[in-house]
This record gives sequence, structure tokens and C-alpha cells, in this order.
Amino acid sequence: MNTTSEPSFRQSVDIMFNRAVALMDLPSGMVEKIRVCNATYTVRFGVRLRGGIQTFTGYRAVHSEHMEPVKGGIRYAGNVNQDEVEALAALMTYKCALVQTPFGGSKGGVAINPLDWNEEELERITRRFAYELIKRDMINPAQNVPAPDMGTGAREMAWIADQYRRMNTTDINARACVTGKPLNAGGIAGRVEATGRGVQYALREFFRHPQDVAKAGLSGKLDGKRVVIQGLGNVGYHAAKFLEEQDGCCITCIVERDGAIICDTGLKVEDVRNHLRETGSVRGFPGSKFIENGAAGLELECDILIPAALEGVINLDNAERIKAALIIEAANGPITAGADDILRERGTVIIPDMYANAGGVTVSYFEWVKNLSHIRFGRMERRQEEARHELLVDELEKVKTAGGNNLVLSENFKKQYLHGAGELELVRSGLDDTMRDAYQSMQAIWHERADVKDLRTAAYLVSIQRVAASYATMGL
Ligand SMILES: NC(=O)c1ccc[n+]([C@@H]2O[C@H](COP(=O)([O-])OP(=O)(O)OC[C@H]3O[C@@H](n4cnc5c(N)ncnc54)[C@H](O)[C@@H]3O)[C@@H](O)[C@H]2O)c1
Repeated sequence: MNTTSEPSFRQSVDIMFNRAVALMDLPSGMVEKIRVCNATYTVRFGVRLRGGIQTFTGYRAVHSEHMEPVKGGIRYAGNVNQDEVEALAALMTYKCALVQTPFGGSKGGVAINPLDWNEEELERITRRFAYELIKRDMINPAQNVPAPDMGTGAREMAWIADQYRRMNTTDINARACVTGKPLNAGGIAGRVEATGRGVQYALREFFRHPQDVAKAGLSGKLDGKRVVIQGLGNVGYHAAKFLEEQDGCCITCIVERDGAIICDTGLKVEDVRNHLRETGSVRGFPGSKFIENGAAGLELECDILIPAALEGVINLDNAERIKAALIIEAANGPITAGADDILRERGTVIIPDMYANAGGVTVSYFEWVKNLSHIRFGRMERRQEEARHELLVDELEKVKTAGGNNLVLSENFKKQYLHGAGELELVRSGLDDTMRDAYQSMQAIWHERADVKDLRTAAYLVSIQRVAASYATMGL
């Protein structure tokens, strides 16, 4: 965050929370219980590296245990701190409640820049941090289940899972101690793409409602919409790629850490990603204009702005200059509370983080269930579906043979129909269903209540109501 007069990330989340509870009829004690972060564990641990001992600082915050396990990613970034993990843990509570994954909220991180360390060193740092959390039950399939976040991915999750297994050799559910693992280590198809895929499904759902599209001052479908995206990491890359290749969006600007590239006729996301991988920068991407001040890319004319990197990037400094009609928060907390006020006043529609990036935790839930059930996901349903489809196809064949009509089933159709959905299709359809349902639950409040002016407040209302109901039922 650039502006000293801005609240911290956690304070920003609290301001948005308070705006919502002011419209609710909850006892003040309950409001306070939900708002506060239950506990934050800080650990300073040493690892023998590069001929000496290096000391690192790590955190795991548990915001709400109204449901267990609690869930939330582990972030590796230089500026990870207690305020940030507590804000992110709170967002996890509200996110899980909104998309109805049965978890409380948590988040963790280590204050390191992963680019400063090689793979072997990162493995030793990760295993040591995991050890510190596992021995305090802060990684455990029944209590606290991490996942990837900025700076971490499937590789780190595999190390954490292995560390847990070594320390808990008789735990048959060991694999469920962390999600976002590689497929061959108990992961699930579609987890890597899940958060970006969820952003795509969220936008598709938004554009199914012309009334909502009109509120943003837009019209028509997703096809042809001009999109600016910040961050071409896990979330940003998948979101941008799917929107470009499958929904006909025109990606006019990509903002990365060292600057931004602009191309009015549209950037090929896959090619930009390859260029970024090969050169470490977006600079010099053929057919594009490079600007050193990447943040200026956020201020370009466009229909949809997708911040998918850091928190606080839309703040009091630049909010007035943001021109996008619609902002979808793929990152957590990219808009500060002050900027949110400015944009809301101006009528910019914001699809809030707790909904927009919930695809990750949704598919993490599928992975956790798969690990606990010890069966290849969807396997039984698939056989059952196949049996039903066989009956249908036999019947159609009989109709055809009897000369009832001219129906001809192609071999290709039969193959696709009979083989039903694989794990990836099941995961995607489950995610799509979740994103549609959650959108409609926010939207109902946005449309029905005159005092609820924006989707974020509506999302908070849905979530807080559910968390409160959970506490009220189980007691404190
Ligand atoms: N990974 C997930 O499943 C997941 C789930 C929910 C939310 N999120 C949120 O999405 C955001 C991104 O996470 P990710 O997993 O994609 O991280 P990532 O580490 O894979 O990617 C982050 C990208 O942002 C870029 N970046 C860093 N600093 C930048 C800057 N100043 N300007 C522009 N780009 C910059 C990095 O180069 C990188 O390409 C975070 O807010 C995270 O909390 C991630």
C-alpha cells in the first residue's frame, strides 16, 4: 500500500465487515466474536543454508473455528506479516461461508522472497516451517489444512504433505493435511487452474444477468470485452487465458512486476506467459508496447479490470483514475477500503475477492473429500452414470431398429456419452455450480435490499449471517 493515510489490510477488511454488520441485526458480542482473529502463531526458525544459519519468520493465523478444519493458503513473499495473514485469514472465513465449503478461515506465510532461494533450499525451508506447524497441530487433516497462495504451488504442498506423513506415520488420512498437491501425490484434476477458472465462471455468471451488466454501464456478452489484468501468476494466467481463448475477451494490457505491456488488438496470453518464463519479464514481447510504470496499466480505458497479484494496488492514490466499468478482484484485497468508497460512489461494479477467487478453496474442498474418502474421485458415480447411459442408448437403438425414426447415433457421440465425465469434468462442473449459486445468493440481497448498494456488502451479509448461525447453533 502506497498511502500512509490508508488503513492497514486487516483494518480495511474490518471496515468492510463493519459496513455490512451495520445493516444487520446481530448482538454486538456476536459481531465482535466473528470479527476478531482467534489466534496467530508466529514462529522464528533456523535453517542451515549456504554455510551458515539463516533465520526465517513464519505465521499461521486462525480467524474462525466455527467449522473445522480451518483452511487457507501459505504465502511466500518478502512482506508477509501478522496484519496481512490475519486479514487473509478473515477473508477465508467469509469466502468459505459464501461458497458453503465447510471450513473455518486460516492463512499463513513465510517472509521470504522465493526467487532468492533455489529449489533445494526452498524444500528445506518449507519442511522446517511445516515441522513447526505440524507439531502444534496447525497442519492437520481435521484441524488446519493449508493450500497454495502467492509464491507457493503444488511443489511446496507435496513437501508439506510428505513432512506430515513422516511425522504421523499411522494417520490414514495424512494426505488430507494439505490441498493443492500434485496429481500423483493425492491432488485432484483441475486444482491448479481452479482459482482462475473460478474467475472465468464468476464473469460468465455476471454476464448472464443483463440487469447487473447494465449496472456497470456495460451491455452484451463477455465476447469482445476489453480486459486489463495485473499478475500473470497462477490465478492471473489461468483467468486471462480462459477468458481470451474461450470467451472471446480481448486482453489489452498485462501488468507484471517489472512493467506492463499493451496491445490494443489483444495479447496472446499463452505466448506472453512463455515469454515471461524465458526472459523473466514481459518487456520486449513482440507486437506490444512496454511501459516501465506497470501500475499505470491499471488506469487504462477498459471494460473489465482484473487485479490478480497483490493487495492494496487500487488505493486512495489512483482510485480516481481507474476507468474500468467492472472490476473483478481475483487477488485478495486489491482494493483498499478508501478506494472502495470512491469507486462505489462512482458506480463502478466490483465483484468482491471473497467470491471472485473462491474457486481455489472450492476445488481444495473436493480434493480434501477425495483424500478422506480414499477413492478415486467420481469413480462410483461414473460407473452408475455409464450404466444409465447404456440403458438409454440401447433403448434408442431399439427405436431405430423398429423404424421409429431416422435417428443415427454417431460412434463419437456414443463414446463421449458412454464415457461420462472424468475427474476434471466433475471438478469443473462442481466449481461452476458453486460459483453460480454463490453469485445468486449475493445478487438476491443486492437486488432486494435498497440499503445494500454493492456486491461486496451483499457478500458480507450472506457470509456473516451463516457464520453467526453456526456459532448460535453450536454455542460458544
Ligand atoms: N493460488 C490460489 O489458488 C489463490 C486462491 C485464492 C486467491 N489467491 C490470491 O490471488 C493473488 C495471486 O496469487 P497467485 O497464487 O496467482 O500468486 P503467484 O505467485 O502465482 O502469482 C503472482 C503474480 O503476480 C506478479 N506480481 C508480483 N508483484 C507484482 C506487481 N507489483 N505488479 C504486477 N504483478 C506482480 C508475480 O510476478 C506473479 O506473476 C493473491 O492475492 C492470492 O492471495 C490465490
